[in-house]
Amino acid sequence: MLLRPRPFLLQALKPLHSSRGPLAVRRTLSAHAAAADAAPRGDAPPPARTRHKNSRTPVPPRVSVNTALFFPPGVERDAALTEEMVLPGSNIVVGPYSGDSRVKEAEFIGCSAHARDCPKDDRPEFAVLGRSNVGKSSLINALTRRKEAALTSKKPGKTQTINHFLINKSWYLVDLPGYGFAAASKTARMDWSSFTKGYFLNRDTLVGVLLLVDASVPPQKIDLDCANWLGRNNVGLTFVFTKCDKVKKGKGGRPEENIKEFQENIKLVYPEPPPWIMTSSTTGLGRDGLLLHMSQLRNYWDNEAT
Ligand SMILES: Nc1nc2c(ncn2[C@@H]2O[C@H](COP(=O)(O)OP(=O)(O)OP(=O)(O)O)[C@@H](O)[C@H]2O)c(=O)[nH]1
Ligand SMILES: [Mg+2]
Repeated sequence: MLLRPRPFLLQALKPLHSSRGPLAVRRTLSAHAAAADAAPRGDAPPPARTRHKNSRTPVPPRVSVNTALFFPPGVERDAALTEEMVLPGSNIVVGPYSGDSRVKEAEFIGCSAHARDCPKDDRPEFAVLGRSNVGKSSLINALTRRKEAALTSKKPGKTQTINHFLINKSWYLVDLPGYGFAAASKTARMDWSSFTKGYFLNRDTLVGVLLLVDASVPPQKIDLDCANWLGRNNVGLTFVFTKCDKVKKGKGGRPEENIKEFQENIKLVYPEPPPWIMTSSTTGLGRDGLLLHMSQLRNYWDNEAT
């Protein structure tokens, strides 16, 4: 099997140096920018807001955060940017590798108890990772627009194996068991650690990890630890904030506040900002943007392989 470069390696705890100063460009995503449609590339579908007059996909909530942008492959860090080049509700710049991001077919291929049992072809894949109940399976259903491609449950611990979904016969979305399920037995927790970590360290076709973080609660140490572990092991990640539709009363109840606080913590670990995007599987928020982002990472990966 070919060993391919991962499209964006974000190394934790290793400062990056540049003659031009800090690589991360800071800018404020104004309410206007956050709500702006991304400029689609190739034959990607236009954002939902303009696609259907009566689309039920909402415009991302207005965020006003100091955002350090994520520059995908093919975009220079000092490139002249317009707000339309940033995906709504995210820090992700859309670059020249983005392309057709539509999911036309989604097929469940099988479940594996060990990393060594996973499909052995050369197709690129994205792993969906996060705490139990964060919404991993729901996100897969939202991205594929299938109600029950992946089984979901109110009870944590529903997904117990590595589940491969083949998209458009060309790439995989992988549903993983959640971590941090307090009620799981010690043995089950140990198993999670060994088999899932084995998967991350040995899966050459892994383009990136979608690390899901529940935006309806304040930052959790276990998520920060997980991000740190992935960074130290050179596994590229995208933070996907889930449940952005949920607003609870009181302090720590607003997704925007929780996301901002989470990012403050991440800055301490990642000198260069990882990509992040706000989503809701309930409303469809962020779905098209996330698919477009995945298309640019995938196309770059494919391109590098040939
Ligand atoms: N309001 C809201 N609820 C959500 C969202 N995503 C998931 N949920 C709910 O959260 C619960 C857990 O969702 P799952 O998709 O099963 O979570 P999971 O991460 O796959 O859980 P495990 O497989 O147990 O690790 C379900 O009751 C979902 O309906 C969301 O975006 N908004
Ligand atoms: Mg699940």
